[in-house]
Order: sequence, then C-alpha cells, then structure tokens
Amino acid sequence: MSVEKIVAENLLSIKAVSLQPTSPFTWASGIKSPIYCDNRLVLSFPEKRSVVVEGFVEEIKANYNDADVIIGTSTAGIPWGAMVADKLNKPFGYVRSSNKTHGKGNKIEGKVEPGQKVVVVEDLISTGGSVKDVVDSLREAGAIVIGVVAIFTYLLPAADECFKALDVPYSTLSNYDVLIGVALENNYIEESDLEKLKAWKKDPKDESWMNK
Ligand SMILES: O=P(O)(O)OC[C@H]1O[C@H](OP(=O)(O)OP(=O)(O)O)[C@H](O)[C@@H]1O
Ligand SMILES: O=C(O)c1cc(=O)[nH]c(=O)[nH]1
Repeated sequence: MSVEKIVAENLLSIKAVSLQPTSPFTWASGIKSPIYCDNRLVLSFPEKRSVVVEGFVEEIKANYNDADVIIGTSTAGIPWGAMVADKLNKPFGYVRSSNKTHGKGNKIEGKVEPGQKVVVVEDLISTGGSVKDVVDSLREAGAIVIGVVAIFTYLLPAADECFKALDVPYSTLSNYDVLIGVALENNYIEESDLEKLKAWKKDPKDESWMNK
C-alpha cells in the first residue's frame, strides 16, 4: 500500500478525522468545514507516529538533503519537526504565530542564520496561510526556505496559489482525495456523506453546502 493510503487509513482508524456536517468546525482561516483532521492525535500512537516521522525523513532525504535547519510551525508542526530533525541529526527550531510578549520577544525560536537553508514541517495545510506567515518570518530573518512538508492537505486551490506566490515547493504524506477514497472503501463514511463533502469542497468559502 502507498504511504498516502497508509497515512489516510491510520488517521481514520484512530478517529483523527471527524465529520460534523450539522455542526461545522471553524478552521484557522475562518472557513466553516464539515470535516476536521486532528493530526495531533497521531502523536499518541507510537506505531502510527513512526510512519509519519519516517515519511518525512524519507521525503527530506530525497528532496532537501542539503537543509541546514528543520523548522516546525506552531504549534502542531513542532513535535513532528523536532522528531524529524532528531532522526536527521539536523538543528531544529520553530516559528511562533506571533512574537512572544515577554522574555526575548522572539517569533523564531532556536538558531537560524541568514543564508541557511530551511525545511518547514507543518502538520496540515488547508489554505496555506499559517505556512505563509512562517515562510515570511524566516525570509525576513534571511533564511532560504527550500521546501515545506506536511502530513495532510485538503488540496484546496487556495493552498496551491499560496505556495505558487511564495515560490516554495511543498509535499504531503497524504491528502483529502486519498482519504475520502480510503474512507469509502473501508466504510468510515457513507455515500450520503459524500454529497455535503463534495458541495463543500467545490467552494469551501461558500457556506451553502450546509443546506444540501
Ligand atoms: O493552511 P491553514 O489555512 O493556515 O490551516 C492549517 C493550520 O491550521 C492548524 O493550526 P491551528 O491554527 O489550529 O493551530 P495549532 O497548530 O496551534 O493547533 C493546522 O495545524 C495548520 O497549522
Ligand atoms: O484549517 C484548519 O484550521 C484545520 C483543519 C483541519 O482539518 N485540521 C486542523 O488541525 N486544522
């Protein structure tokens, strides 16, 4: 089985994926969604956690082996980034969502020098807004962001546009289309759930899917 399918099956089997069409989730971007994928839960399952860590390690070795530093996004990217950096024996740091209001007032924690090549580890990409903020902060500090890796993407056009504008390559271990396929195959969702999911996915910002 492909890594994409294994990760999707793992997310479903530990109930990291929730469907709540009648009581939508609010995402970081403000989008209302019938689906939420809580990758943080994977941290509690060592075997499934290893699949993600190994997946990231392989991806970084294959495509970004020249990275000087691994950077996690706050907060959900931090544990993944730290575990991956440890496996690769590379330095690790993380970027806060805003500057700390006490102490050193840092936004970037850990050592990142101008000119260093950085790979950003994110847990999940919806619109890409959170990663954009991290990439902008790292670039302001003079770092060169050579790639972004994440566990999961919803494959929203907004994310592709965001990464195109940033001019940064990204890859994920699994994605929405694979997840829905695996969920249907293994009876995690019913055909009847699909209509709402399809209507939502067509234009997540258009909330009329709620009345379908
Ligand atoms: O692609 P985007 O539209 O930015 O959405 C994805 C982001 O949203 C979630 O973070 P959240 O803000 O919930 O914070 P957390 O990482 O602290 O849980 C998730 O962990 C991603 O970082
Ligand atoms: O966009 C988000 O905020 C988001 C969506 C999702 O499915 N999971 C998550 O952790 N965040």
